[in-house]
Amino acid sequence: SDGDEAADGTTRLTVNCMPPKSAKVDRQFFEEEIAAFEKKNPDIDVVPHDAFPCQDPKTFDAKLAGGQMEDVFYTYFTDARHVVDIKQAADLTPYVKELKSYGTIQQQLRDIYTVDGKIYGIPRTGYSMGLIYNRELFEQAGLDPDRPPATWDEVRTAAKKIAALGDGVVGYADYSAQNQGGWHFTAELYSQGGDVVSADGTKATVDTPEARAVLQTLHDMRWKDESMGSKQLLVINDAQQMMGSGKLGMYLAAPDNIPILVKEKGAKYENIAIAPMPGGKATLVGGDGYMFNKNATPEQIRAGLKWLDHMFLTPGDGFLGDYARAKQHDAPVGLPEPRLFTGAADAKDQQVKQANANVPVENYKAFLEGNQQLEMKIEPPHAQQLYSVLDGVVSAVLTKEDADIDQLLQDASGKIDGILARS
Ligand SMILES: OC[C@H]1O[C@H](O[C@H]2O[C@H](CO)[C@@H](O)[C@H](O)[C@H]2O)[C@H](O)[C@@H](O)[C@@H]1O
Repeated sequence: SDGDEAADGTTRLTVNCMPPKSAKVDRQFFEEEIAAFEKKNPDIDVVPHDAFPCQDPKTFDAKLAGGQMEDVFYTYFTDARHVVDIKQAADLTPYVKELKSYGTIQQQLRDIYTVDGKIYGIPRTGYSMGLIYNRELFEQAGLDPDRPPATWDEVRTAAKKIAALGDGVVGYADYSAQNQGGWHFTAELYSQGGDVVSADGTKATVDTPEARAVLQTLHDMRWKDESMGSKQLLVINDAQQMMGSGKLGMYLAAPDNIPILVKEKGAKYENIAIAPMPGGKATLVGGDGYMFNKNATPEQIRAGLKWLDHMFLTPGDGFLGDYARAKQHDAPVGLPEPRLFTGAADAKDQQVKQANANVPVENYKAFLEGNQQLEMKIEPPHAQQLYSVLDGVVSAVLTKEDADIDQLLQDASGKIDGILARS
């Protein structure tokens, strides 16, 4: 940790995941919260580092191993056990009892950061994936925006019609780099009842008809229908940019993309809707939280927990929960997001949220209703390593017309078996 106890007794705390300058509204909210927190806690000096996305799976382990990680750092749910396994996490168990709000967080989220009975992290948000689409483009393409595609065949048909609008409009976009291709491939496979590893977590299950079907659909959309555009190796920011500028019909995403599309990428939220995952079987669920550097001092851990309490764990307040401020800045409030809190804390959060809701909730109705029929399926073990392997498969299919899908899946299956065997 590069945070020190200064001679004047101030605890210096490095934290990451500050929104970058380009995310103007969120950056302003974050800076306001730092000022408010430091005013309340004059003995704590918060040193924020910005990043988007907040975690880069490609550099994460090296940053930890090299001692470069912040005192309080952002993690995906998929990282929790891994960070503990590689002995880079501080044990928060003795301190968490001082954090009253910890008990208000949903138990299943707390469990994600509890390893062998010890607490190593604080959950922040959860998500389930759906299909974000542009209602205006649907109308222009002669599609009914109130009846979004429910199957992958329907996605394919809709994408073709949207791409036929021309003028650089892409029907359906998908990621294929920075582990994001593997992540979406997993979601697409889940949506049709498949999986990437066996139920006991020992064997790959990607050399299967279900996985071949996912890739064949992507291949045909890309090369036969030409509905996925020619630019590939896309990452989150690319699809958001395309959707925000009105050049994309559909992409897979969680509802937390909607504020980004509106606040940063120029979309109008009446145009942006979200449907349940096509396929009808399951939707991938994930989320994030914070862990502490293994070298953090007790003072830094205490200060960091106070920081998280202020930023994320005060219902109806803080960086994400100050819905009144969000509304004043015309940022969307009332999105269909899974709940973080339980009991009275949840009631308070929901009450403040509803009082400030400003989004067209009918645009999210299909997602909310459809989700009730879907299995909520968590990400696989060793997710980031698997996603890295699967990135290679998806990127090959989207960049080479003659990609050999059978061979790609056979090779990926072998590599995944190796990862699972070594763990
Ligand atoms: O919109 C949902 C979330 O999407 C991103 O997180 C996910 O991205 C990873 C791909 O690198 C994936 O491996 C991970 O497990 C996911 O949770 C995004 O970074 C999050 O901010 C966002 O909530």
